[in-house]
Amino acid sequence: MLRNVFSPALIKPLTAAKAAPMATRAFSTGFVLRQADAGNTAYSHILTETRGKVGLITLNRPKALNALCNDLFTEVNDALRKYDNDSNIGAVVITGSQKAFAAGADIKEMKDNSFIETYKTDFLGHWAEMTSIKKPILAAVNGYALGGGCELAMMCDIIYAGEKAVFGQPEIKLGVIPGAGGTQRLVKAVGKSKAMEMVLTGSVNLNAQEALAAGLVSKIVPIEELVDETVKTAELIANMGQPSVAMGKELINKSFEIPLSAGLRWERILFQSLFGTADQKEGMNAFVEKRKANFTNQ
Ligand SMILES: CCC/C=C/C(=O)SCCNC(=O)CCNC(=O)[C@H](O)C(C)(C)COP(=O)([O-])OP(=O)([O-])OC[C@H]1O[C@@H](n2cnc3c(N)ncnc32)[C@H](O)[C@@H]1OP(=O)([O-])[O-]
Repeated sequence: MLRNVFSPALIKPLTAAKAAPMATRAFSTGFVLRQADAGNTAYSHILTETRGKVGLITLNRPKALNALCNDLFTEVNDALRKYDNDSNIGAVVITGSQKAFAAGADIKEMKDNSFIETYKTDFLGHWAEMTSIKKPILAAVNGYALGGGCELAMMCDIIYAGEKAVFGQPEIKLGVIPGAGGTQRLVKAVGKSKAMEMVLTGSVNLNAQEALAAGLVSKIVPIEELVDETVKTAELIANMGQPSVAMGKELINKSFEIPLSAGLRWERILFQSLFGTADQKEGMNAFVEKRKANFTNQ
């Protein structure tokens, strides 16, 4: 059943919610989910809901194609932190609309910024907070994932693409360059030549098929099924032993930053450490006893 992750009371039957003053979103279940109230903080630019053990964050600035204004990203980080601290949640999915995952950082908001201002305040530095989230984050990308939108997707751990997804880094056309990983994570995902082409022309985008072929995304899904399919994978992950999941995520991300020998050593130590968990006993005994493992995250 749909419920608000932070406040089950926020779910109201469709008819009752029609009159609600807050922005609402209708689901086919006949329930309406009011914008999330995380710890009494109402979000303005995102919606959150819980599906089983999965937290779902929907970027919700349709008039601006989910342009990532400062407040929107602050809300995303806030919701992610709350999901990370919620023991009932094992993974998070971030999605946008069918037209746009996100059309980039908010150009209108930043166009008059000065260098001194952006440097002093480490403009957009807070975006990177999401990379410290321990639980896996999956991106379900329909439509445009441009500039900061593509970078947001790449800060997630797994990307599924809808059939009409478009990935691009058009910042150069605005007189700037990517500022949240577009020159770094993109290279690792698609290789140097393609990344150069995308970043330096700003005009070469990847469609879903190209993104799949390049390794930027791991699956293409029909548009209507994208969120459900991504949540399904997130649920699969959320039902694994969470210490193993967190360590697996940490190690794969570390592989981008440390030499192979250090990564292999770190991996072996964490692998060995898992023999101190109940989940390891349960997982291996379940295999031997030919039954499904029931992990307790201990
Ligand atoms: C992390 C640091 C580095 C990152 C830097 C960046 O990401 S730089 C950014 C890199 N990204 C880009 O350069 C992509 C910029 N966007 C586009 O090129 C086009 O919007 C499109 C091709 C995505 C869709 O074309 P379409 O004809 O289907 O739709 P439409 O164009 O009519 O848009 C509808 C409304 O949304 C508005 N809006 C859209 N995007 C933004 C935005 N980023 N910002 C603000 N607003 C934005 C648009 O102004 C319009 O509002 P209006 O006028 O109704 O008040």
